[in-house]
Amino acid sequence: MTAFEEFGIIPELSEAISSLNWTLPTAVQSEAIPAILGGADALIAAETGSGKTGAFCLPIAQIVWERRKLAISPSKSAENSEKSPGKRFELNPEDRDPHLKIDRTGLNCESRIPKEWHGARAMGGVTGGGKYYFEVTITLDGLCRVGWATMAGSLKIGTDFESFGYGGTGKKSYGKRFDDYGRSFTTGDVLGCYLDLDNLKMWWSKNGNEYPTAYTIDKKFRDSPAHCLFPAVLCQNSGLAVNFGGDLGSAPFKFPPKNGIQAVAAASNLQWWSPEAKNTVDLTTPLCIILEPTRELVQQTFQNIQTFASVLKEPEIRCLTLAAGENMNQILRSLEIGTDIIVGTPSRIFDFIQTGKLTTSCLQFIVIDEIDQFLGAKGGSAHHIESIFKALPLVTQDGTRRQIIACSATLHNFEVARFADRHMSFPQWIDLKGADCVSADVHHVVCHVDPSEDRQWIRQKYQPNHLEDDHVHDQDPIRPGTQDRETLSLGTKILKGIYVVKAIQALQMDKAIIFCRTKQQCDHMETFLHQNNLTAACLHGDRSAEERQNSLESFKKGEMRFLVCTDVVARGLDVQGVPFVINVTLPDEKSQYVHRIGRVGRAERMGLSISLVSTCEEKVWFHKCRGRGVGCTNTKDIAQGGCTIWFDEKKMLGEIEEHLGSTISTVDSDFNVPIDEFDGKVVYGEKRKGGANFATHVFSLASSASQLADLETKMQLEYLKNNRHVLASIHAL
Ligand SMILES: Nc1ncnc2c1ncn2[C@@H]1O[C@H](COP(=O)(O)OP(=O)(O)OP(=O)(O)O)[C@@H](O)[C@H]1O
Repeated sequence: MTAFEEFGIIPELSEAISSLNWTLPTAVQSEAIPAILGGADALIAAETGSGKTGAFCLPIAQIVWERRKLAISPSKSAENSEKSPGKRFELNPEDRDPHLKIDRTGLNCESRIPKEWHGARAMGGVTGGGKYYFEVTITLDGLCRVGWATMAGSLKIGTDFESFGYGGTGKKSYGKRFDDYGRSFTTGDVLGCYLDLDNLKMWWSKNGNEYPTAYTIDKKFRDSPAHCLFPAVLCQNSGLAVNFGGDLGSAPFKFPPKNGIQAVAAASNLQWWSPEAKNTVDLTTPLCIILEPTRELVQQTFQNIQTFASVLKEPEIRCLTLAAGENMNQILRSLEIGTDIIVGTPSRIFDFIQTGKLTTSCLQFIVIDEIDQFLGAKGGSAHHIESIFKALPLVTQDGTRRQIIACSATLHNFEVARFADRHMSFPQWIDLKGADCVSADVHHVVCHVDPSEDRQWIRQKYQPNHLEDDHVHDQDPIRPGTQDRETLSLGTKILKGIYVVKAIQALQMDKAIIFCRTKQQCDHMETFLHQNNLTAACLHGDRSAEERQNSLESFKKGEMRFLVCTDVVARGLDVQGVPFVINVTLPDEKSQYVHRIGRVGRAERMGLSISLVSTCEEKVWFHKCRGRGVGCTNTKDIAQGGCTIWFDEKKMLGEIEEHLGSTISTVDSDFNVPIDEFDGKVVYGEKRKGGANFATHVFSLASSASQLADLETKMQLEYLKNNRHVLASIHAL
């Protein structure tokens, strides 16, 4: 049995796992795989390079395959339904407000959205006569109402003449009339909901204390099946656990009803909610969509899932990518034939859903990788994500609950929590550190760039081969040797070029990812590196899909030593064994720093990131113009209607340090990195020598485990020696 099988992965996937040389699951994989296989919605937070992609790709490939297998094998499906113990009486996932979350048991629900009511009815209702009871325990404080409603009634029970409610403020409600009734209730309280169809009465209890009749109900509720009453609940920022009783594995009631009143689930005249034909299994529409922020990540994750899917046979799992720049006809053909897993960007996927080219009726998984980037204010596509969710049916075509998985190395923020409240059901946090943090395999330092101290930029400015600046100073008076703000800003930019080459030489970098702030700066840096006889490829949003692909490939193959890029590849990109990152400018967003430097120190290999931080403010482009910078020469400040801002890197560094809760070490411009301060000698790009890693971990534990076993044996023998009388009495028995 492989280590992955112990976490629930099927042996069929072993071949693919070993082809990647993965011997043990990483920490995040050991937590996430069983959770996803178990059906949980999951929020996966773990450091960059910790194996989050495998943590969702492996279980998804497995579940999608198992479901497809079951669907195409009629004998198995029949066998399954024969074994089914009968319909389960629980809250109905198809008869609820979208934001009322129901868990896997169907007996717990919650809505964490303030100021909005969200309700649900049960799977079955009662009519014709009899006396019925169900119980509700308040699990999460907030507002709630419990009671009964017909199928024609509102889910906001008590607001029409087809539903009845009893609310936490101690009010009963019917036909929008709210009258004092019983006592108020809160977390931990148990409410009993009574319906006597023989005598046409309805009442409630709190913690076993029955209140008087609340309503004498119309006889239509007894005599007309169209007015059959279903148990119903309603929440506002609150949570409930329901117990309908019956013999389908329910826990006993906390306050069992007396006088011949029976559990509603045990009623002999139950009327079940009847879905329209749900039996046709559509084998062409996808079961899973994985959302990625960039084309590069779409490709990377696709390759990951494809590695696992490709070893699964009968049926084969069909994976497809959906990102800009792809062959439309080919995609449409694949969709027509049928697909199981789609990896794409939100804008492209939404476009396909909206134009009816992509059907989502069978969708059982949505994975949102790098979710905080989508939801963030800058360059986010929160509206696409929301639109995708709005376009989805409440449950999948075969009635299965949809699973949502979100992950990132920087998951701890308000927008993600809000998203989880709105769209995820009882999400399980898989969070190994509890805060955004940097992997121990990433060393990161800053080098301050001070053009008033280090004046070599002045000489360089008049040489032909200096790093071309971004031309924001073209209309500024530049007076080298002065402390003018504009002069120092220009000096910083030239000096940074000098420092990049110095760092490459000092640390003998044979490979590095170099982050620049803008596309224009990337182009200039690429040219500058070529001028210094260094091979470099460039990757940013203005390059064509083909150019981007070629740049990445040539960097991966080692044909180009340096990859110069914007934040477009700050996240997720996994190139094995890259030893160095250089941040020519800090990112505009503090969380982006964690992602950028996380391009190194992956899969147990050590990495170093150097950030060049200007001691003075830098004037930089900040295009608000229509063309987003294309042909723009408006170098005025944004406050004066222009397209530039003053970027304070020292302030940003402070924000990053505060976010990470630590001070980042500094190096001088000779780039003498204090390797010895970081746990002894390391070789960047290689595995930490003698350090703990996934494989060595087992061996290091082995000797302690064997010592413990020896101690245990010694202790037991000692005990028996000192307690001979115990042995004697055991023998006597
Ligand atoms: N169980 C494992 N054993 C060894 N290597 C692994 C294992 N799981 C993943 N890896 C490798 O670790 C590297 C990083 O994995 P991955 O790209 O999934 O990281 P991540 O956590 O998603 O990082 P990021 O936050 O930067 O996106 C990859 O090269 C991957 O092949």
